[in-house]
Amino acid sequence: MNMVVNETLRLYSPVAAVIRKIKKEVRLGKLVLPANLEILIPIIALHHDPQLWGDDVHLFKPERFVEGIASATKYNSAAFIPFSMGPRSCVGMSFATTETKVALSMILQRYAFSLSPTYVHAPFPVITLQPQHGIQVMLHPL
Ligand code: HEM
Repeated sequence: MNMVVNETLRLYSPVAAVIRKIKKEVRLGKLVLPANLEILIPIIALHHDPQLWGDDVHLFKPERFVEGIASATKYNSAAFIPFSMGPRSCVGMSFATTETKVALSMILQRYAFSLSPTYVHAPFPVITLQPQHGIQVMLHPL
């Protein structure tokens, strides 16, 4: 289930980007970033970068994470950051992932489910990424 949650967070990162302010001038590769500059870190672009994830980057493949996040990202800690990184990363990370797994487990104990034919795939950012037309599923009691 960890693999499914991680792959969902990779492809459909709820927070598309974070903004950070440069405290003091810093060199980043060929760039010199001056103090007070605000930069946008495009989480969702990192998660969709074929150079980081391979040519199948747009496919939902939970097995990428079979050996954990470090291995899936080839030890590039900035390649997978759905909860941002560093001292201001998400304090709710463990709560959110645990709650997701508890909810999914409760559903899977009682139902099998499949997507409704009426579902239209349209991820849409409204502060966080959301399914624009909802997610219609068909529940089949076990
Ligand atoms: C899948 C669910 C979630 C995702 C993807 C997520 C993602 C993030 C990200 C990317 C940030 C950094 C924002 C920034 O620096 O601009 C953040 C910060 C934060 N998140 Fe979450 N979050 C999630 C759920 C939660 C939950 C459930 C809580 C509380 C129970 C929470 C509380 C916070 C707080 C308080 C911060 C600010 C931390 C700080 O600035 O020091 N988050 N989250």
